[in-house]
Amino acid sequence: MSTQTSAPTDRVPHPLVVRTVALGDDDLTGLGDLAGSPFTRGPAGRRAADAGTPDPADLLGLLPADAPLAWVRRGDGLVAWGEALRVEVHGPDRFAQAERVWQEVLAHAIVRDEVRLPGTGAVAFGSFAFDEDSPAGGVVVVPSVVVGRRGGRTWLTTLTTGARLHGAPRLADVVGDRTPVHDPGEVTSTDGAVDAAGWRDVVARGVAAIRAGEVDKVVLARDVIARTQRPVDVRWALQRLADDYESCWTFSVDGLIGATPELLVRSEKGLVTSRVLAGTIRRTGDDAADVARAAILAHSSKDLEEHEYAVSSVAGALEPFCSSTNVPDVPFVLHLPNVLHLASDVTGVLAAPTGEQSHPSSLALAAALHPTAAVCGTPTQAARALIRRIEGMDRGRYAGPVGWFGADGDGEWGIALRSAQVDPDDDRRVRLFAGCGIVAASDPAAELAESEAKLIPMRHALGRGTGDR
Ligand SMILES: C=C(O[C@H]1C=CC=C(C(=O)O)[C@@H]1O)C(=O)O
Repeated sequence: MSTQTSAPTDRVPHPLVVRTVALGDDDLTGLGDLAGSPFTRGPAGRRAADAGTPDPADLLGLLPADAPLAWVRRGDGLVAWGEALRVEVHGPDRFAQAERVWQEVLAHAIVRDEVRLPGTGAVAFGSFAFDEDSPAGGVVVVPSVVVGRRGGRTWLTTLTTGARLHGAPRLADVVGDRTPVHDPGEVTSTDGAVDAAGWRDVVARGVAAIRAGEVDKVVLARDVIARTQRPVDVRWALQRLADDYESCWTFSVDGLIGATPELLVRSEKGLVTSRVLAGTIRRTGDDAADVARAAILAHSSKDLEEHEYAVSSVAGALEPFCSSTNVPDVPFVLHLPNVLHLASDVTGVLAAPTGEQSHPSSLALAAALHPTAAVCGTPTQAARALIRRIEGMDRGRYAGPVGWFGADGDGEWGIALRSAQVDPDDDRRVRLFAGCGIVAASDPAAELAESEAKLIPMRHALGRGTGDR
């Protein structure tokens, strides 16, 4: 069942009936017999050696071609499909609207959860626009089937709007027909809203605004358009992203796909974590040279300044919700196949704000944190206004929160970086995005090169070859 509404709380169907059961290896390996199981047809030929042997660790291999949902890292996470409920939200209030709908659904939910881990029981996926005025708004999808894995335990959740609790679900019954994963064929790329030379000018205007004192830092982004020969099979891209960027969170929600290295917020049993990134250097492909570049990055005053703004914005936004926070004094260098980033893991212990009984949900925290200085700038309002004035495009849901949350409000929200939006009206057209933090010392040509490096993961994910990562 599917519901779309801009006045969400009126039309939520209920009750939602939720059942979570544990899965054993037998449940998963049994799927190898299914005709057309993508388990045996991993993309890019990388699983060719396993042909015929389903890989029980491969959550992504369970996904259908149609509207797959995913939040996966190092083999753990959630994959889901089907729509028990879908709600679209808009405007500055979009996070609160989503939260209200979810609470209303939960108020009428019948839940039997035999596993009781984060991500079991009722869960919803969401993705929200960067800008409150964007027509992209936001979407919350309550899937009809979820398969999750964490620390070696695997589970299946079914969610229906049927009136009563049903028997224990079996994975083989809900997996349905699976078409083989297919590659997108030839991919051509064209300029997005602003071409490369034009974007250098945008960055130069950003630097001028900083030097004029309008902002301290601004994050400017660009898009490029990829055209594929065949309709995009999102599973193809997801599998390649998860294989190549295993320290990132590979996600798919409503046509927005990517592998983000940046965790906006994870909230679990009263503990909150945020992985803040800002400050980047390209990799060369030569390990020894990259070690030297990591040292350069760790000591670059321009990148450390850029990073400090991002950390302060996250620490400042979390503080009102926490009894204590831990903010590392110095960042570490996160190595990705395409770039090196300055990174800081900020943590906190949640506390109920004064006058309230419970601490905020992960989505409410994401709303409070968004937009951080890693994707907007400092000060926030002035940077947002500058982005609107000079960037020349609508970011859509790029650089907005993407992730999932559960019935207790716990969940994980990434920042939708290194991402792409499949055009809902044309499944051979994909918008790829990348952005860069700009400070007074930024050089437009270097930022353009950095944005190209950040586009590599999605370009490669859509391609067929092994090429650059
Ligand atoms: C805005 C993006 O990156 C942000 C996150 C990490 C590092 C960044 C940087 O070094 O510029 C950006 O602030 C993007 O990848 O699209």
